[in-house]
Amino acid sequence: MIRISDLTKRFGAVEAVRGVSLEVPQGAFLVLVGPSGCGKSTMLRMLAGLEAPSGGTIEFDGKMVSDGSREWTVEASRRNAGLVFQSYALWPHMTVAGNVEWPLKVGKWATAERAARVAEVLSLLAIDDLANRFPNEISGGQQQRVAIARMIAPKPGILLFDEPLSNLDAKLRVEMRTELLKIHRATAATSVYVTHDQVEAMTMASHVAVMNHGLVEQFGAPEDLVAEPATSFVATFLGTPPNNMIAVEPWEGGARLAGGSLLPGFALERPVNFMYRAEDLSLAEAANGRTLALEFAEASPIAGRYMVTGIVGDLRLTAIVDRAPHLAPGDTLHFKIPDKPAAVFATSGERLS
Ligand SMILES: Nc1ncnc2c1ncn2[C@@H]1O[C@H](COP(=O)(O)OP(=O)(O)OP(=O)(O)O)[C@@H](O)[C@H]1O
Repeated sequence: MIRISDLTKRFGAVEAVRGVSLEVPQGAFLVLVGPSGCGKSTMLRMLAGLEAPSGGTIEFDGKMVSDGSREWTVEASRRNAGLVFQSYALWPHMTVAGNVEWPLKVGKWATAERAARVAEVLSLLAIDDLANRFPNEISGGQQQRVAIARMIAPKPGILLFDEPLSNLDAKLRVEMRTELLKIHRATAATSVYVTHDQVEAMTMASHVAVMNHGLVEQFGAPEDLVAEPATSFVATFLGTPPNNMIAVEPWEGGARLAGGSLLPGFALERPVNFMYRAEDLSLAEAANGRTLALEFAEASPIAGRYMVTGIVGDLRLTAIVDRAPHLAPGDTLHFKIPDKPAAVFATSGERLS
């Protein structure tokens, strides 16, 4: 179990993490996801014991491991947590087996137990046949497996991953996602995984925390965040394709896109953001009372359907449709706008309905 309470981290005037509280049960796979600079690596470094918090606390299995009020933290090697970075940081002068054995030597495991554990994790990561090679004799993907084997060898209760797949090619990333989940299950550890890739977050997480500007905007199961985004940031950050968000304002008794074309059929009291899912927008042959005219930008096939994107002003809208329109970039495209948006957000980002 990991409990994070009101955690903050300041670097001089920069508030990298601003009062984050989260709790995940034993065995959870927590993903911290958000854009560059949102504070996710700082969160992970505090969990790893590499940074002391400026305020708030971290507990692992009911035991306090960091307390910001005292600027106190249990050091990295003594908090039952293993960490894997984006760069593999293997010891170049040690073989694969030597690298994996190293933390067991440091932990003073008996020789026979060390050998058995090294064999066990090499087999779990399917790298048994690389045991006697040196890091510069294996591929990047294999090096990452060795780094993971080295992390799990001493059986930490908490596994921490900082963008571990970002140096791998696209195909290998997808394969390694599945592998990592298998390893997570096999170790029965609680994992925390940092990424800026929302697809990785959505496919791997049991629990996901979407971070923005040092805050958690929403925390929950991936399917709940997609079904019911709590803020306009979450609504546009998650999903493939992400949701459409249209800024609208009252205009002559109706509504229009902020500063632009009329949005048919709506009456408004104040400016808001309307969210439409891509699958809720459809193509219309011609303009009518419920359509919006856009400039056609692109269409790409996706799982037997088409993702069609149009532009109006600086707004890009995407619809998922059954047939590709026969249009060239710059041609006019009409999207049929549903009677009701899927959600409405205040201009400050909070959800209104
Ligand atoms: N040691 C430091 N000293 C000063 N500022 C820092 C330090 N570490 C992080 N920051 C600042 O804290 C904020 C959060 O950084 P952090 O690395 O946690 O973000 P991130 O979400 O992991 O970003 P990225 O995905 O780019 O790594 C940023 O504004 C960053 O510049």
